Amino acid sequence: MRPSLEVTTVSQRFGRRVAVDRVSFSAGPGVMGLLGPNGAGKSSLLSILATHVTPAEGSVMALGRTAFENGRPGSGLDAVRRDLGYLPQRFEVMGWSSVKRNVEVAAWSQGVPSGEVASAADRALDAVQLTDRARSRARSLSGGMRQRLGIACALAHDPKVVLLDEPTAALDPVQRQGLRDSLALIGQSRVVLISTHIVEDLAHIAERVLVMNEGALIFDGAVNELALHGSPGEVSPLEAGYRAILADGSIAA
Ligand SMILES: Nc1ncnc2c1ncn2[C@@H]1O[C@H](COP(=O)(O)OP(=O)(O)OP(=O)(O)O)[C@@H](O)[C@H]1O
Repeated sequence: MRPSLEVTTVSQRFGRRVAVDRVSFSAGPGVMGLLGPNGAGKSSLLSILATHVTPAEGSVMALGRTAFENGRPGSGLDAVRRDLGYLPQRFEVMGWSSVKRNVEVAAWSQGVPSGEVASAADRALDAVQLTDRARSRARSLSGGMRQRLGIACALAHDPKVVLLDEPTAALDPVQRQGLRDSLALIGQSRVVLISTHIVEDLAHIAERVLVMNEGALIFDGAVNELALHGSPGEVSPLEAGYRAILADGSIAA
């Protein structure tokens, strides 16, 4: 089945605070960016899509199966979970274990049969271009390599929907470029949703971008389209477009 994700009027609240406000979009294979300032609701939305949290209202379907329906767990929740890869904003690695062992454990914990975990780990490490560090201890990796290890762990069971929460935060430009290349490859056959507040990261890897502000989706369109919203100035067209959309707060493509 063609990888797909369908989100319909999903909301989440913390007490009286609306963290996610009736967000709807659908996606097929490819890399999609989720942009927004601090507190916009990106992580809250991703944790719902990752099925860690049940939304207060709304429905989520992935690969034709229902994860949530009208704010309740759906009949396909377990099946959706098996086909999801999620890298949260903060994650732990087993520092004294090898890079490959970390990915094998992730594969095993996601239900990959023990006889297949080694080859699953090899595949995932290859996808993030970390094969040459497979035998290194995880604690010896640089920040960018550690992020790639986290992504390899999320990919270990070959999920068709991949959710990455700020995978490029705190990386230097060279590490960021390496990670962008890996993500572009991964997105060829999967739905990949990447949250970030670094606008330029999306310019090279994402075809489409969603912008959230104060819980609501205020833009859903092509990266090039976002760039058209800004006026020429000191920042890049994409950054200018993003700022204009945030300032207006109501434009939807
Ligand atoms: N566990 C929680 N309890 C109460 N409020 C929360 C909780 N988690 C998030 N919030 C609130 O929900 C809103 C959205 O937060 P969220 O972390 O989803 O935003 P974000 O866009 O991911 O931000 P950042 O870029 O800083 O990670 C914020 O107002 C935040 O304070």
